[in-house]
Amino acid sequence: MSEQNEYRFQVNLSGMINILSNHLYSSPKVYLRELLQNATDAITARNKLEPASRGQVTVDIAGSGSNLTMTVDDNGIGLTEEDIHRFLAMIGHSSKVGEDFLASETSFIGRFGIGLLSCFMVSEEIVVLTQSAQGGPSMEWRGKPDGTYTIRKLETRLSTGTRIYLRCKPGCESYFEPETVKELLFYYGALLPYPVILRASGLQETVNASRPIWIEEPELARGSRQEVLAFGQRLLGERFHDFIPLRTANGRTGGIAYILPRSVNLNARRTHRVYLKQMLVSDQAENILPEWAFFVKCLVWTDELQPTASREHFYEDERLQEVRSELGQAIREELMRMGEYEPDRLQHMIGLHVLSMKALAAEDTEFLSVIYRWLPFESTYGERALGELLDEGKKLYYTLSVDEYRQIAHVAAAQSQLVLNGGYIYNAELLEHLAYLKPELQLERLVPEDVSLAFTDLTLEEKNRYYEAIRMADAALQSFKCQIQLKRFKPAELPALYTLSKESSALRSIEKAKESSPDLLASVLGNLGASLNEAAYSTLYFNLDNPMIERIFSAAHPQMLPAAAEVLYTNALMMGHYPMTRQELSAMNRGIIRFIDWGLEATAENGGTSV
Ligand SMILES: Nc1ncnc2c1ncn2[C@@H]1O[C@H](COP(=O)(O)OP(=O)(O)OP(=O)(O)O)[C@@H](O)[C@H]1O
Repeated sequence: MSEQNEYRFQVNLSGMINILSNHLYSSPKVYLRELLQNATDAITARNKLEPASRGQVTVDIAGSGSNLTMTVDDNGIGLTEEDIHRFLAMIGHSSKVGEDFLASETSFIGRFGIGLLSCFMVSEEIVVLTQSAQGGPSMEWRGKPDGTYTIRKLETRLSTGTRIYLRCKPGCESYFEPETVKELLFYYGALLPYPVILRASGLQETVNASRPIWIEEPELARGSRQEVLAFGQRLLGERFHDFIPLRTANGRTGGIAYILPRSVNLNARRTHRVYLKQMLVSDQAENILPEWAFFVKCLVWTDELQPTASREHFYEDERLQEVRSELGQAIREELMRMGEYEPDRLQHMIGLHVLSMKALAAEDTEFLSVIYRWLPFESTYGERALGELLDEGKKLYYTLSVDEYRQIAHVAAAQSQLVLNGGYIYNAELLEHLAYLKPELQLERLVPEDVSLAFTDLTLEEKNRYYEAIRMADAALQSFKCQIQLKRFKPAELPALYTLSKESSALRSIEKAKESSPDLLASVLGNLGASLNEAAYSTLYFNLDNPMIERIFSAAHPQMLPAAAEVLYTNALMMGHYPMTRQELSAMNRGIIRFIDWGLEATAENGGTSV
């Protein structure tokens, strides 16, 4: 048997840095986030050892050109010589997970053991000077992107903590620019519970001086309205007018949901800014709130979720699901509370984000039953809040589709029927839920045929008088699978009303599809159409109260009446927004040409004078 040798994997560090910078981190600026995170973790760890210790981080920018440097000092736990060998010099090894460190794994932000490498995106060398809280000599570690490093004991003893020293790489000067650094430190560390100090150009400033108290208890935000709104504007760059405090039952996740001051597209990405252990980890977190909450932009702080290595997202685990649903619940409860105690505030919010509110109400019947009165609907009484429409004290009908609504809205309106357009997104669903939840509201689905029930029949004498004309018009529309009825109805200005039963609607779709289908499919569609029975006939109601109809039917002219029936039929289709088949289009054109011809003939007979 041949000898088997065992080797160790070698890591090509510069290749790895390349992967991190091009594929993991969104921008080199995240090096500051990683440094701040490490400092935060080190301060947390020292606090566990020495509860009285008070953390502080100082960032110092000095020099210029090829001597532009940055030092990041913390008074955290520091590193012993052994720690340096185990954690700094070993990529992918972190002191923050497992039993090796002083605290449970959830106390720290870091866990992958790669964050420090991000500094190589802006510096050719990382120098770490450190003194462990556990004693031992002060140490220096120098690492290079080619994977080499040196370690040495320092002769002088430093104070407890760690200093990271970076020399700006040519081309990266903008990441060392004091204003940029200040902005980034605030961006990542605005909520940190210890001072983050920036020293540059002879000036010193505490970047996170205005850390608000309601971070600890979001409910307190209600009493500091202006401060909360100003904080949101500074952090999220938008002027808000309203917000909802968020908190999970265990208190480990909290936040502020700012109500967006403008309507948003349903498909827009909904990203929120999330702080983990008070450090910003993501301003692109999409999965922290339920889908329907697209009318808010949130600041969320948590210490219970697991970030991915890029820090820009959270693992979709059970806890995240619970947090998401609890934050959603907090928003829902606040809206319901507004419904009872601050209806004007709710109405304003619904006015801005009606689709979102309807989406939420369609998903949650309890929410629906609290806010339904403020939801607006298009109706035959105009665009009104449902509550106002209910106060009319009439039976409320609703249609399932926009087409149905268009067909009957004007007829129903003329008959003083109150009809709601259920065709737009969520409307019919909401009205159906409501009809079930609150039978006392008298909500009923209306089908176009029902409107015709209110039409007045002809008298016996009229039926006899118009018998021949009705037969002619009916015969003219046979080939369109449309039957005619002569009635009297309001409004008198409407000459004809076209109604479709479910079957006739299916038949129309089949006929239209056949026109643009290959032969085989067309014949299958043909068979399908043939299987639909008599009920597949649509109905065209002619209104004898309309003077034009009265004239056409009284004249009962054997050529003019069928042509008029065809033109009125196609006109009714257009009013109902039905796509026309080729046969119907040519019938319309044929009809118009005939009327023009007749008009011209009449003009010629009158010696060319009539118009
Ligand atoms: N300021 C610091 N004070 C004390 N120890 C530090 C400091 N910065 C880095 N370290 C040590 O170096 C190790 C590696 O740091 P690095 O940022 O690469 O990874 P991490 O923070 O453990 O994990 P992640 O990749 O998730 O950030 C840490 O686990 C920690 O032990």
